[in-house]
Amino acid sequence: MTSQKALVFVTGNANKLREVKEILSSGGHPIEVESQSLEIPEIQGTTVEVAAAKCRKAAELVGGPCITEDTALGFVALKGLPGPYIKHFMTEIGHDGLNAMLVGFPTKAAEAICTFAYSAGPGTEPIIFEGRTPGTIVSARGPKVFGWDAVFQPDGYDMTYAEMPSDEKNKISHRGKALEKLRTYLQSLP
Ligand SMILES: O=c1nc[nH]c2c1ncn2[C@H]1C[C@H](O)[C@@H](COP(=O)(O)OP(=O)(O)OP(=O)(O)O)O1
Ligand SMILES: [Mg+2]
Repeated sequence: MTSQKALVFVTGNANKLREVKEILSSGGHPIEVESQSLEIPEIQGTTVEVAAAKCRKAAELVGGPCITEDTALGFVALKGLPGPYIKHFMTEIGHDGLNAMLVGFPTKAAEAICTFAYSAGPGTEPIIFEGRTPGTIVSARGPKVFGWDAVFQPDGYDMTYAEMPSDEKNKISHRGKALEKLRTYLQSLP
């Protein structure tokens, strides 16, 4: 992006904002992010449908270009559910409840999915950037600061997301992977 204007990220989640700033401010071409905390109703549907609808609405409210992000946590044994509805499951049943949901199932495998959407402004169709990290649902370990981080152990690691230093999580996370794609796209804009 040649413009010096900061990228507007519409989110109500302070932890997401922190990670997005950490990731986009690093690397060869730092991207400045400013946030707007707006309450945007979320539809039901696939991760991409949910993310695109959120971004269309956000662009209308902001009145200009913006990004939004929707995070899903899908259980393999449950064919990808709770998926984009994980927020409500987290709020209602918490870390122990997420573990209890998988009792009796042969696999605790899960996938963290981050779907960024970029809109060039109201009425323009959002462009989607997705990152996925496979892992396993485990009993909570580490600080219970950010959502379901304490129960998600990425494949190849013996730490949960919550036990990892932030920069290590960012390197392999669903959000880090999606943001690398967004960064490449933004840098290709005239
Ligand atoms: O890296 C993460 N590690 C652990 N938990 C996470 C992560 N990223 C989002 N989360 C949680 C927050 C919310 O409970 C749900 C996603 O819901 P989601 O609608 O995308 O987030 P939100 O409503 O908090 O913020 P927003 O205003 O951007 O929609 O998963
Ligand atoms: Mg939300």
